[in-house]
Amino acid sequence: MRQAGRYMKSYQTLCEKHPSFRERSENVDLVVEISLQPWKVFQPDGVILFSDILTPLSGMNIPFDIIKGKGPVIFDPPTTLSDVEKVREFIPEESVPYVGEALTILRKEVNNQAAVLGFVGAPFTLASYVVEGGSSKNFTKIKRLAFAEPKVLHSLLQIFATSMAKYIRYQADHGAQAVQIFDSWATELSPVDFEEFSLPYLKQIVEAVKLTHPDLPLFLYASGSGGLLERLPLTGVDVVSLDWTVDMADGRRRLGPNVAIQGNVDPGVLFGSKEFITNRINDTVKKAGKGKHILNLGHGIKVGTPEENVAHFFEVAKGLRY
Ligand SMILES: Cc1c2[nH]c(c1CCC(=O)O)Cc1[nH]c(c(CCC(=O)O)c1C)Cc1[nH]c(c(CCC(=O)O)c1C)Cc1[nH]c(c(C)c1CCC(=O)O)C2
Repeated sequence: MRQAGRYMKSYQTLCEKHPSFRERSENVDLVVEISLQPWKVFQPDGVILFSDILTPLSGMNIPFDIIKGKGPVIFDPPTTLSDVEKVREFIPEESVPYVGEALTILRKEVNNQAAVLGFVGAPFTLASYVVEGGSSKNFTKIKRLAFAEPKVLHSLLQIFATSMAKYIRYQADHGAQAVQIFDSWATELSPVDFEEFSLPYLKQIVEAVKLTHPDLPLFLYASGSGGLLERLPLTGVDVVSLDWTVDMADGRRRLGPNVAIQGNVDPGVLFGSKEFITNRINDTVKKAGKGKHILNLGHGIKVGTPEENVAHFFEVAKGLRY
């Protein structure tokens, strides 16, 4: 689940002093402070690096910003082969040294009381933001590229795949103990197109990382993943993160007993009563079956969620015995 963020008063206060998202996510001290905010209050089992899937873009020669009230903006979206040729392969140690430094500090601060978690964007999801110029409702630009000029999209996807494999290794080498790949928009694709524009690149990333970091657990999240569920483990990831639109019992049945599943309580449930939250947690855990389940929300915590309900989620979760 997204931990830090606007539902926390301490984060809102910090945002008043540091209104720029780029600053908050690129200054080592701020990254460490924000990453630790939820940990200090709720003591979860994992501490997520405060960053964004788009953070690598400026180092790849794709200028961007994340603007309050508007979300991500890509200033000069690449659409032609010559634009794509200007995209540089990512060199994390040169472009985002603050990420490595922050992860190393987080490991020390957390002192093995929780796992430090890294993340990256999947090639198709990154390409969607980049080609659309930001968030999108209809995904017309990325689909035009996919279906009218597939070679151009494939070369962009390849740069992202090579770059994100390197970025996962970099995060692991600096302290991340597990890394989640977010393919948030993969489910905008028909399964047959997922097999062409996402799956091969995810496989490539997983294979490349497993060669050098065979013990690093890799997670994969896609929003609204019901239509793609059986295809997600084909990437080779260790854990599939399930969103709440799939019933956990169906998810377990469709993925089989050997795939580890993370999820999948609807973040909206945290607006309900404490009793409602408890019941939903118990229902999810029961449906997940014995073992190979990491209890989590099915997506990030929503703005306006009462912090005491988040605390309740963690209290109930910690009291569970599988
Ligand atoms: C698609 C995506 C993005 N970013 C991310 C995804 C994949 C997860 C998903 O499917 O939601 C991942 C992400 N982004 C952020 C985290 C933080 C880590 C954590 O504390 O959990 C994580 C894990 C910080 C952030 N990244 C962003 C925020 C909210 C803006 C802010 O705090 O100023 C946070 C906390 C901004 C962002 N970043 C992105 C969008 C679409 C937005 C705008 C969303 C909004 O305005 O609600 C791109």
